[in-house]
Amino acid sequence: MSAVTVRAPAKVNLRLGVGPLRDDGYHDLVTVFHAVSLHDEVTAVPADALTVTVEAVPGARVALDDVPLDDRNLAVRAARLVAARLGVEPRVALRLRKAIPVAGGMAGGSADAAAALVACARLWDEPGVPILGRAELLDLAARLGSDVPFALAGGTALGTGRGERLAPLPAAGTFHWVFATASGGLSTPAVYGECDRLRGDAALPWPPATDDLADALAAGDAKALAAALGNDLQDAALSLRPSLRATLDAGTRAGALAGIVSGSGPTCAFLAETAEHADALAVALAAEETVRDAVRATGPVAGAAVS
Ligand SMILES: C[C@](O)(CO)[C@H](O)COP(=O)(O)OP(=O)(O)OC[C@H]1O[C@@H](n2ccc(N)nc2=O)[C@H](O)[C@@H]1O
Ligand SMILES: Nc1ncnc2c1ncn2[C@@H]1O[C@H](COP(=O)(O)OP(=O)(O)OP(=O)(O)O)[C@@H](O)[C@H]1O
Repeated sequence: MSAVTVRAPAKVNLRLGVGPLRDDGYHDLVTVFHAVSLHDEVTAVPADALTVTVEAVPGARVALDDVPLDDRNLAVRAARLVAARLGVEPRVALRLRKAIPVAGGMAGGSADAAAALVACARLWDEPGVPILGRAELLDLAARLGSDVPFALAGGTALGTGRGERLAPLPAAGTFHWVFATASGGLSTPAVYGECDRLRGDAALPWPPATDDLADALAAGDAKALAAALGNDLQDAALSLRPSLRATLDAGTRAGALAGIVSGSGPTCAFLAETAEHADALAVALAAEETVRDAVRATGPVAGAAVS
């Protein structure tokens, strides 16, 4: 095998219910993941040693300086994990091409990890080397991060546990989104910590219901989906980055069906009624001072796959 290129999608949490803090430092989640057509790409090339390079997809404005090029890089960790599991040396050059905002709440690092898992498993698929099945890849993915299994699975899915336990949710048609990115990321643990701080000792109604969301998805009804969106981390993201309020308000003024903070932020996700509506929304949002870039995308899309 000479080189393998895999694309993996960004995600938005259509509902992110955050439960109690667990003893292991994670929170129990009830979330609905939705994969959207904004992709990172990982190419795995045979090499003498494990190396990684990163560049932006042409036209994408991503903060490459914030991407680690050592063992903290999730794609590097994924390659090492696959090599260890297969009993081979991790001799691979990983080339990352990023379009997903860095530390933006859209699981860009997780997408790279999922893409690297698939690419390396394919690269090292040789006689005498064990074959990694879907279930095993999902298991390795969960070891790399809570969002990684979904980047592998794609589509729309209910996530429970710390987000790693997935059940696919049927969704009809295509939904149109605009993602308003921000300058500077937000740290995921810091946003969860702020959520805990804001909640204090308040009792949580747990677990939340997701039937309204599932019905809207099954019907392909964008207006019903807009009414069902929700993110328990939104107040925490707004508390750490108050300027996101201006971004959310701008989306509402520009006629979005709804706007929410994506995951742990600071990217904000806006739902549009049609492709034309999304185009107009993107133009309006791009003119806002608090918006770095307004990116169009549709969902759901497939998970990590060889391209
Ligand atoms: C905010 C989300 O993107 C929503 O899908 C995810 O929950 C974050 O997933 P992720 O970036 O893959 O996060 P991980 O690498 O697994 O965890 C990073 C840190 O986020 C916090 N974390 C993450 C997931 C979770 N269910 N509870 C948490 O409290 C923990 O402080 C953890 O140490
Ligand atoms: N391949 C990678 N791409 C981007 N960041 C990476 C990568 N590997 C490790 N990181 C580190 O992970 C941090 C979070 O990056 P990422 O882009 O995954 O954030 P995120 O989209 O907010 O994640 P999530 O939505 O899963 O919480 C970055 O600040 C960076 O230090």
